[in-house]
Amino acid sequence: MSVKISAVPLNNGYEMPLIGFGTANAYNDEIIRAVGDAIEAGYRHIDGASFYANEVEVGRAIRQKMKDEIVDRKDLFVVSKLWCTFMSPGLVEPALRRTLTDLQLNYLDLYVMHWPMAFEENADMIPNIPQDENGLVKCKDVDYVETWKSMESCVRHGLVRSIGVSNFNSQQLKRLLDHCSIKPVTNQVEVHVYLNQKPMIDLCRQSGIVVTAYGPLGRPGLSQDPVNDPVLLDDPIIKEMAVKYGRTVAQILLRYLTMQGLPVIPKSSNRARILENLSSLEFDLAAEDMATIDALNRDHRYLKNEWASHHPHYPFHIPY
Ligand SMILES: NC(=O)C1=CN([C@@H]2O[C@H](COP(=O)(O)OP(=O)(O)OC[C@H]3O[C@@H](n4cnc5c(N)ncnc54)[C@H](OP(=O)(O)O)[C@@H]3O)[C@@H](O)[C@H]2O)C=CC1
Ligand SMILES: O=C1CO[C@H](CO)[C@@H](O)[C@@H]1O
Repeated sequence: MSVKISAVPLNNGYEMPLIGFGTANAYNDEIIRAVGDAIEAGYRHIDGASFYANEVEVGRAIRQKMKDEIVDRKDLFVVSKLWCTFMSPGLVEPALRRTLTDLQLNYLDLYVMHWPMAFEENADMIPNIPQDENGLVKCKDVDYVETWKSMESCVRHGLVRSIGVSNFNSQQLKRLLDHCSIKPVTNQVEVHVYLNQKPMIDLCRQSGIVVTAYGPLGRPGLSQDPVNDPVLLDDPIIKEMAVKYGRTVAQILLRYLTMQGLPVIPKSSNRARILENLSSLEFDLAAEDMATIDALNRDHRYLKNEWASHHPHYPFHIPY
């Protein structure tokens, strides 16, 4: 199968494919096979991170598909993220170089600051969550603006084409915009039908920043709070709409986002679902159905990482 994936323009002249492939929470042979299947299906945007502890395998899958002449490097949009333990300015470029070595690539299309929060470092450069005896993360006093300046140097050194941020709230984003030389191309945040992020999307549009949607399916099976988290895939209105369009619930959820021009990065290790998610681009939702889905917003955040809520730069104390 081959679906034509459109791309959204970035503020630096590059483009980001509208559907990307998430790579969190899958390891070893599973992620090698999944990334390979995704590239064969037609995905050209791969969303990774050193924190996902699988960049060697992601790189192996990409390399194999290039060797098999399924894809050229120039047609791929490869993303990685700077983990919170590498935010001291002197650690940024070494962390990026480690990612490039792991991926066996000589440049990234996009490097993203994973969170605005710095964590205590470790001598082995391991992207972990250092915790105290109460399970709270050990913070490090680093200003994300200083981290950003080192990320800008990585662009100048030709290691990465674009840089962006993730999990920044509106105040953090505005402060960064006031101090940066190179603007972030994206803010990658949780976006889905139950957290539609309209105010963040408006702010980013005004600033020439693309919002990339993580957790677009509501992170089924990955809940941090199974008692209180609603299951987005079970939403009755979306189920009805899936019947109306002859599509799956996941396809309606993804198309709702891509119809707004938001790149989405669903993760799946299952070949049929990898194809299902990509082919969500094959139909359009009517304006009245987009409005119906807009009304389902309940500002419900699935990924809260409450073990970091004492951090001075924890982003989720304000609505957006
Ligand atoms: N910047 C950040 O802080 C964050 C970034 N991310 C990025 O975003 C990506 C996606 O977010 P993620 O948290 O994984 O959540 P998603 O909303 O993409 O959900 C992933 C889960 O949905 C299941 N799934 C995938 N497709 C379907 C389908 N068609 N029908 C039913 N279930 C499906 C998958 O299971 P299966 O594999 O069995 O199909 C998987 O368990 C991550 O992989 C990562 O790359 C995610 C969280 C935070
Ligand atoms: O990208 C991510 C994947 O999930 C983690 C938690 O489960 C997050 O902390 C992280 O930001």
